[in-house]
Amino acid sequence: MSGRTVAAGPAATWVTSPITIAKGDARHRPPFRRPPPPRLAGCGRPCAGATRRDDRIAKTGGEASVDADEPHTGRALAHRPSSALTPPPRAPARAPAPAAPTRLTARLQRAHAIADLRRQAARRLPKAVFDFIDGGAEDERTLRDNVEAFDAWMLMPRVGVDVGTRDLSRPILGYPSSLPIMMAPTGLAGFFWPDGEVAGAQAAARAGIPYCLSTNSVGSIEHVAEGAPEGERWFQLYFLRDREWMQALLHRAAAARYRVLCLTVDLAVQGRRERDLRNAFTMPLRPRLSTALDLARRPAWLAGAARSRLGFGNFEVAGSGFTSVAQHVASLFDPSANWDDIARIRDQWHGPMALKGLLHPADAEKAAALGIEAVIVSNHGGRQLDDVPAAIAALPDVAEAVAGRAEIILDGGVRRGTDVIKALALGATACSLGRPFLWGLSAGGSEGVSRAIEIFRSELDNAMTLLGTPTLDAITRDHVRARRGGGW
Ligand SMILES: Cc1cc2nc3c(=O)[nH]c(=O)nc-3n(C[C@H](O)[C@H](O)[C@H](O)COP(=O)(O)O)c2cc1C
Repeated sequence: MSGRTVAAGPAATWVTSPITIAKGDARHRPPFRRPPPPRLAGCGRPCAGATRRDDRIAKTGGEASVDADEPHTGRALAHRPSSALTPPPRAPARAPAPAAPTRLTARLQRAHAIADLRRQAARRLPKAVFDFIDGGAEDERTLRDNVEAFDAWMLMPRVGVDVGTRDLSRPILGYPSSLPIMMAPTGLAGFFWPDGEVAGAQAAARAGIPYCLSTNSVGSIEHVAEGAPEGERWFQLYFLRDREWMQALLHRAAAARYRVLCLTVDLAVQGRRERDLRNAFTMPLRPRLSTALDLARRPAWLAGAARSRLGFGNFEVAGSGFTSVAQHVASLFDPSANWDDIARIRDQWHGPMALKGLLHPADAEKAAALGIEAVIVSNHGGRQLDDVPAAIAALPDVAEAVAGRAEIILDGGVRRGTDVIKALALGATACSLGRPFLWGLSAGGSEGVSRAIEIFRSELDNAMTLLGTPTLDAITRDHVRARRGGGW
């Protein structure tokens, strides 16, 4: 990355040069080619021990085990000594036995629901880091509602439908995706697992789903593009006070072949995240006597963090040291951005664009009127303004207002394949997931993210089969009923 220093200051004037993407310009969108159907073998794995969505984790008392957490050792579990004196009888030639799974793989395989990955993440991460991922703003009402509001909807299956083969794929903004889910932009992923952004992007590419890189990533735009050159990469942008720097980010993203721009508009300032305030959360963690014991019990995470170059990879902030995310946001982000600024970005980015952080149907309508191709119905995972509606609760009105003029992506609280189905039935094209993939990443790096994707694939396939909907297009409003006050 270029080594500029970003300083807080008055907004610079806009430069209006258009930003052309190296490949995949929206106005030259590639014709959609349906990818091969997703692998269906092994679907319907029973979710033994799957926990309920309101499952809570005791955030202390987790055990750390260094070797179990080391991602790259490839160490086999079993070692069979062979005797030099008694050679084994000659066996007919056969295919080599599959390698024994590493401890990490074995542990990830024991996760049958996203809640299991959350528990594993809690055991590996220091409390302050786990809380940064897990927490929300103030009383965390919206955080809880995001998840629990899915309970307000029930699924209504149909029978007699041929569900012998299923197709879980769907294009998102014109690009193929093997599943109707994508990885939401999440800052600091490289703090949770070494090179976490690349690990996440590689897992998304392997699975054939979109990956969105955050402005606040540890790995830079270019580093992640080099580390995960395959797959659909999106870039998420915040409004910065330094408009030149913001535009430089756009140019860098286009040059590095990020195909979709996701502009997040619900972070004029950072929400009051009280867990982070109480934990005095900074990146890197500031050593404190009160957290020494907790850190000592997380040696695997500590070793990974020690070998990482921690910082905000897309910025070079002079003297960053121990940075709180709130400080970073307060000094660099621009709370004065408005619809004119959004319209300028729309004009400049010559690729598909998504606006992230809308809840009000009138805002979604405005976005569609500006020619923005997707609205992401989101409250930032309950991390910004508390007491706003759950994403799934806001979805039906947004869908009605947009009326097919833009794609709708539901973001927040999705923990199950059935949640994805409910969102699709209520008008979403796809869902964007934050914490589920971060828990997978924190539990097992790229492999952990793959495990999370696999859980969603399996749950979605199982639910579609039982619901009588062999394709995503077959899922309609008629497949859900309101649990309370509805016509059940
Ligand atoms: C740790 C963390 C970091 C996040 N960082 C960003 C970010 O940099 N940019 C952004 O637009 N959203 C960010 N988000 C919000 C997510 O993109 C997404 O809206 C949210 O996680 C969805 O809710 P879910 O976690 O319940 O799936 C972050 C969320 C989390 C949990």
